[in-house]
Amino acid sequence: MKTTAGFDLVPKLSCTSPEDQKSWNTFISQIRTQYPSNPNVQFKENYILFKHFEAEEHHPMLPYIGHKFLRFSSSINPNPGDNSILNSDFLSVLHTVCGIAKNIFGKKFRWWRDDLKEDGEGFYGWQEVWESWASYDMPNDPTPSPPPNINPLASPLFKVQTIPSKGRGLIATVNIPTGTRILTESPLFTIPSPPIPSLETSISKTLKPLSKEKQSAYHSLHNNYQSPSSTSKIKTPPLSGIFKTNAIPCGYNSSIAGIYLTICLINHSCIPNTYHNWNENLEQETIHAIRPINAGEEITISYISESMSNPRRKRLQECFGFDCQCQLCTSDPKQLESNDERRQRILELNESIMSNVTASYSTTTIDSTPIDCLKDCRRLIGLLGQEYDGSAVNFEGGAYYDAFRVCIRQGDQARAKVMVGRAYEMRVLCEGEDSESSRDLKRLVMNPTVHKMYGLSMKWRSEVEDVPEGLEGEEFEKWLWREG
Ligand SMILES: C[S@@+](CC[C@H](N)C(=O)[O-])C[C@H]1O[C@@H](n2cnc3c(N)ncnc32)[C@H](O)[C@@H]1O
Repeated sequence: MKTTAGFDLVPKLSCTSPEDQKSWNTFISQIRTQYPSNPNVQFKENYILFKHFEAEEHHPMLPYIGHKFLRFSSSINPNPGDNSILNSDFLSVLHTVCGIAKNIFGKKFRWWRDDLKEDGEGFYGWQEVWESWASYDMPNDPTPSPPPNINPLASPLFKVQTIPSKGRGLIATVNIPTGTRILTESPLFTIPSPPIPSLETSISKTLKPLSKEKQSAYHSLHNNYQSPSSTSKIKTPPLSGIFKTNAIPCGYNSSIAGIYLTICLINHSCIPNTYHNWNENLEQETIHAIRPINAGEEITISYISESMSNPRRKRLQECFGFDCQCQLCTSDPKQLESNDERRQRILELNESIMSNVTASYSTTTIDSTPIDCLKDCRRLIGLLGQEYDGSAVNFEGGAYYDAFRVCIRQGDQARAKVMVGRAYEMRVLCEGEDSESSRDLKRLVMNPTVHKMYGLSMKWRSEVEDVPEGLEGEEFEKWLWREG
């Protein structure tokens, strides 16, 4: 005999409560981990569908957006007969989903089964439950989590949307080619990173003269530090929590950090598809696509420079308070291991190149290794392309710049010009032509000899006109890298 059973969340989750969002994201992420490859648990665009034989009018679903959820339920056969294989499989799924939900939502979790009085009845009426189910599949949920005060810069390139396990994020609304400047944004405010005890006071003083709208826009940003962390029992005060979650340094290693109303909605990825940069000339933060981004794809940046998975996770947890759910970090352990191996080789090559290039600034260094150093640069560029899904232009540009320094130190202007030309093109893709480092590189493209390493040795002497004509593809590369 069939019956209906399931659970309700009472009260329903709020669309403006970051805590509710966070619990729901944790719930969805645990369901994902639990069912990486069960054909009956299907991850659709807007919800997870649990297919099973006993379901009559609908298969149970879990939406990715928590505040849409009222009930998870289905008809079941508590005494399975002939169809026992499929049915008992679903009973085990139901048991697992309920166990995870109970654990995360505590008192909000209300189990019921309509043939058992002691388990009570569902809390919500069926009419509203059906309406909530119908809302799961509504495209472009118009009321995800952005509180009303936030007004992300209107852009035809992206929209703000709730992303499973990450809160809000930016989604491309059109195909975006590499090098597109997706955003430039002035900070809401900047402050020098003060010592932690005075952070709350500094932010409070900075916010005071701002308009009410700007102050509430600040408060509407995500705060990942609402409860004490596992490592420290002390609760982070609210203004500091928002700052720690969102602040971006104004430039590499800068002690000044800025808050942005739109850029701070961009989530982190360990294989990001955009590059963020503080443009000193514009006094704005810019976001550029570093590989083609398809419409519907999430726009991501990297919050950190750590490359290996363990230090990466540790840093993201310690400094930003979250467990990374990006494509790389949620890939299977074997995949992650092979990425780590490649990243380890990248780090080693990079270190070796850096120590050679840095040492060769000195006139007294006997430079016996420039050819090896060039080889390492080429190898590094190859590995970077593989590791970062073709999106390593920022790092590749660095490798071309190192190769430029090797060549110019030896007086080889022809190769130096090609190398720095490529470094420049890549910098422009990441930062645009108007950034300070793009301009510095352009000066070197115009005249490589202005670099201070020029002429420390003249072993490979050549003029810029000596770039051979008529060589193409691999032939040209062989000449460029002095191979063969
Ligand atoms: C600067 S905010 C980004 C916008 C945020 N998602 C929101 O809803 O406003 C940073 C927070 O987003 C979430 N987040 C960003 N990247 C993430 C990732 N790769 N995995 C999981 N959560 C992420 C974390 O809660 C993090 O503290």
